[in-house]
Amino acid sequence: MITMLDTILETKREEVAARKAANALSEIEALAMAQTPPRGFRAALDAKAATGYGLIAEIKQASPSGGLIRTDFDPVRHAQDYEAGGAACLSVLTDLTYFQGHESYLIAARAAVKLPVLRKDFMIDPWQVLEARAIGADAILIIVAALDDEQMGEIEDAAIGLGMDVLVEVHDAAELDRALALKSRLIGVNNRNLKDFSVSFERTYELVGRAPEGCTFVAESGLTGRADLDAMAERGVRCFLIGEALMREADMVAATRAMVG
Ligand SMILES: O=P(O)(O)OC[C@@H](O)[C@@H](O)c1c[nH]c2ccccc12
Repeated sequence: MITMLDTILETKREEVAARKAANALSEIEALAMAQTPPRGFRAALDAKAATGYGLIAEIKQASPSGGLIRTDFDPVRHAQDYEAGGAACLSVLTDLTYFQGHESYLIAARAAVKLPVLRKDFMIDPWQVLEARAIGADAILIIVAALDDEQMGEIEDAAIGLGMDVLVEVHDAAELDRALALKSRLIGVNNRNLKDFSVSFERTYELVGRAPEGCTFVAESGLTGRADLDAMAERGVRCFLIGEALMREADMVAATRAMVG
């Protein structure tokens, strides 16, 4: 069965090949070196989670599961609203084909706030990590289901070499074991099934108990309100990645504050 993730990765391979052909490595390196230093992504999340909830607030215009989420899309305003509402970090979609994202959204959002920013995209090549740093990203995502162990290691090492944090995304216990063979101790559990888009918080509940001491554990996807977060907190989860539920709100400051304030 060909899954949505397979389809996305196929497109991503073509896209990355084209980008690599169009951009000289030396130029991307120069841009990366000229960037302001990475803002500590995991540290910001941990700091908020120590006394409340650590929120990674996502700037997302559209998604395969949600369609077009917001018509008055404005990454700068959304970034400022998330910061004002008490988010610890931002996540900005940069995939164009499936999420209507763009690198320019990340650049603009990061320049407008002090929060660390995750480049939310499908990493298949260490080259994309350098590109992420060149546009200012402070952290990248590794989706365990998308990569073999060697690829994950190379991508993670590229990020560590640039001083960036890595959010490692898993769906099940086998993927969690593979994630824990990496160096990063920032683990996200995606509650959304990438095959049929169904959401189950049981994924998080099952895996939180398996995460060793010293991990920052993030529940991702399908969280719609404060009650979801409080239920998760009862099981020991204090960090959350939320996009759609906040992006659909007219008043995103109030919505963010209601979620984590
Ligand atoms: O919008 P939601 O349901 O709050 O989910 C946010 C985030 O978890 C989701 O966008 C996501 C999780 N992992 C991903 C990987 C790629 C693209 C997107 C994602």
